[in-house]
Amino acid sequence: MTEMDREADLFYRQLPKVELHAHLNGSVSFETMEKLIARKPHLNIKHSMTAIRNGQHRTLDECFQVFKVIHQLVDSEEDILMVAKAVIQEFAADGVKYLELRSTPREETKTGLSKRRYIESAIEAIRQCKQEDVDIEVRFLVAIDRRNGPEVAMETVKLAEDFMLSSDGLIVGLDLSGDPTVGHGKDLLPALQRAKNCGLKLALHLSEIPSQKEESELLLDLPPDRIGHGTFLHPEVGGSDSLVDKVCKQNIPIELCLTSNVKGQTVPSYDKHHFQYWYERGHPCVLCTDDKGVFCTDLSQEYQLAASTFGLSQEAVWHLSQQAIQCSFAPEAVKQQLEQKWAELRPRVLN
Ligand SMILES: CC(C)=CCNc1ncnc2c1ncn2[C@@H]1O[C@H](COP(=O)(O)O)[C@@H](O)[C@H]1O
Ligand SMILES: [Zn+2]
Repeated sequence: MTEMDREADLFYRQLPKVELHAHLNGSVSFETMEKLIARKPHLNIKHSMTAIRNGQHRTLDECFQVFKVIHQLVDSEEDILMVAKAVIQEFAADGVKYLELRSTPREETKTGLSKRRYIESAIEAIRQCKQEDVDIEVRFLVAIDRRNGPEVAMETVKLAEDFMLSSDGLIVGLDLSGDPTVGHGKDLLPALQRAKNCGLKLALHLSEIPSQKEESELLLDLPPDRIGHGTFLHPEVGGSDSLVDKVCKQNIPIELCLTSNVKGQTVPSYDKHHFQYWYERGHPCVLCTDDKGVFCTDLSQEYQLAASTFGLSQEAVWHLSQQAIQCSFAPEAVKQQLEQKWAELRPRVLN
């Protein structure tokens, strides 16, 4: 590494950052994965089965197989607590000041613990990190796996509602994710509508693959509070002007995950990433990791990658990270504290 590279690297690490799109079980680091593998040697899982290294690519289907392997390793209260604490600490060490973590409570038959306990374990991890003065604000989104259909989705929404009222504001919203080739968003509308009506914010994976125009139209009418990926919304890639109009008129921020999309092959290369399309329009764009463990990345790297690919100045990068504060689901008071933090750090980080 040259002196200039080292300086650039330091800038991205010191840059205060906001992470809004991180799946808990996709964010497990190499070190934590080693511990989990050692705890469950009988599963005979190799680390190569849980991560996609640089230069490697996988089909979307193969990527979703990876989560099945990780879920075998993370299936007890103890595992969830350990994994969530480690993930929060790692984001903090990477300079993330505000994190929205999302995770799917699984069926009790698959984990041996109820969905309620699953969420409680994640909340406990957030509480413990706070107690230990880890320098990061964390909130949680309860995730719906679209594969499990409308009844499970509704059950998850009801659970999230309960927690929203009882978790001291730690649960702020709902995520819709899972294999985009399975199921149809229209079946989940009642659950999502109910979530919205009771004050849960919605972060929905949208148009992650081509040919989901009809579904995206329906979901955009809710409307969601943020969009995950939105890879195929614009007409150049088979989306439509109508979809773009809906996103722009309602000013819905988009969570963009460069490495995830390139490694998952929904985007052919970094320079073809749809970041450029939305960023040029001045639309609110938030850089995120998606699954930092699976895709072997971190948020500093994602910022550096966007800057080098699209020629962003340090000033522009700063603005991008600051803009993410307003896209978060944090209450106003927390947003103000974060703005304050950015203002304090600015003279030290930007030169
Ligand atoms: C396959 C690929 C390119 C992944 C990136 N794009 C994704 N698209 C949709 N859902 C996802 C993605 N990454 C993670 N998830 C969801 O997050 C889960 C893992 O985290 P958790 O168990 O909810 O804590 C996965 O089972 C899946 O439901
Ligand atoms: Zn995602």
